[in-house]
Amino acid sequence: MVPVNDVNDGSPPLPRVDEAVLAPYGWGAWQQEALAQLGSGGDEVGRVCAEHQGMFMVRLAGGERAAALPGRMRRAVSRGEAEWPAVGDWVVVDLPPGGSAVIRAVLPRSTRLARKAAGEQRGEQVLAANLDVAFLVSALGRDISPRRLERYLALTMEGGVTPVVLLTKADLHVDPSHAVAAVQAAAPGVPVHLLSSHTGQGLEALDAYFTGGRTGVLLGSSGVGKSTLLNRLIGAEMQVVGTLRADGKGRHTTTHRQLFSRPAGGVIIDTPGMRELGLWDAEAGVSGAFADIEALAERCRFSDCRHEQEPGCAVAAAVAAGELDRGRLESFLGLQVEARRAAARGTQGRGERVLGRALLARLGRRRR
Ligand SMILES: Nc1nc2c(ncn2[C@@H]2O[C@H](COP(=O)(O)OP(=O)(O)OP(=O)(O)O)[C@@H](O)[C@H]2O)c(=O)[nH]1
Ligand SMILES: [Zn+2]
Repeated sequence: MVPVNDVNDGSPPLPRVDEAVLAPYGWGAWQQEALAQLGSGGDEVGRVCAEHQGMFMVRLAGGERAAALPGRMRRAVSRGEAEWPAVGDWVVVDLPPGGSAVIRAVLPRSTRLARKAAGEQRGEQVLAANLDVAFLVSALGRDISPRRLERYLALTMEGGVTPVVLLTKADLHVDPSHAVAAVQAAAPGVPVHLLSSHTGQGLEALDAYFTGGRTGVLLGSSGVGKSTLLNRLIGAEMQVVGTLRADGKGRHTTTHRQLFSRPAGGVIIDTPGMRELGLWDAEAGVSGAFADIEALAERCRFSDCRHEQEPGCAVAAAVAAGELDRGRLESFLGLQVEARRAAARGTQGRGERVLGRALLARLGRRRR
């Protein structure tokens, strides 16, 4: 246990942090500083491993414990002054003797993955927080979709998370070179790994992404093999693996996000296959995912060129010369419009995020 502040400067004592328990869950110097900056009181710090119907499973010194979000926090969330906890968040909990645990505060996030809320809901939905690496998982074969990959990339880069592409089921494919080339064209400069969770091919290379207690998240459509891979990565049968039906759709599918500590080091979050992955306030992410087109655009005659019919458009020239795929350009323009529309609708909780970013800027250099 780390002792509470020894200097009595009037600020509330820091909550307990059991480093022996939390370090394997990713706790480090950065988080310690973020906690000190938050200056919130409370009993103990833990990491959110899952959410079930509004209750949060939090890893604490004594094990995983269900914690509720009190009305005060819910109201702060609706006013945009606090974040709704997400899997991967570091939270301060109150543990009243004999009572149930409640979440008192959410630590500022180092990174986040957010999408436009699906279905009827409005605004954004944070899928997971405090991630170092996002594994964008596709199965070799029909699942490979450059356009979907570009969307995942924009979302990942917007949240400050490093993307890595994983192509699964390599045991079923004799020559994956076309798939790899298509992926590299859609995700220039992003590492690509060929894997088989059945034969173990390529799995060892992934250990490097988890050094220093780093957190990775698995993202991809249903049935690409995320749960099977997760079980390989944590060396246990923690997620039920889907049985493919004749129509190619998964049957027992992952239904919730969950965080696991790996015995070999690092932390991994599994997410259910997502049907809707709308962009929310992700203009910077779109620019990052299409850095090649952004670089071309700097040579367009007009600085506000939309790359449609304008004279002197360097982007259109690259398409005409066969140097840039028209599908990729259309994807870029479409995602840009989508992100701008979402941004124009305004974001909830922006104040909190800006605050988080200011703190991040201060802590920036200490981040591993
Ligand atoms: N041949 C082969 N099959 C695999 C591999 N990985 C997974 N599968 C199979 O693919 C099917 C789907 O795997 P899952 O791990 O459930 O896929 P998922 O991405 O977790 O799917 P959701 O839980 O629906 O999100 C299962 O039948 C697995 O056995 C692999 O490396 N090779
Ligand atoms: Zn142009």
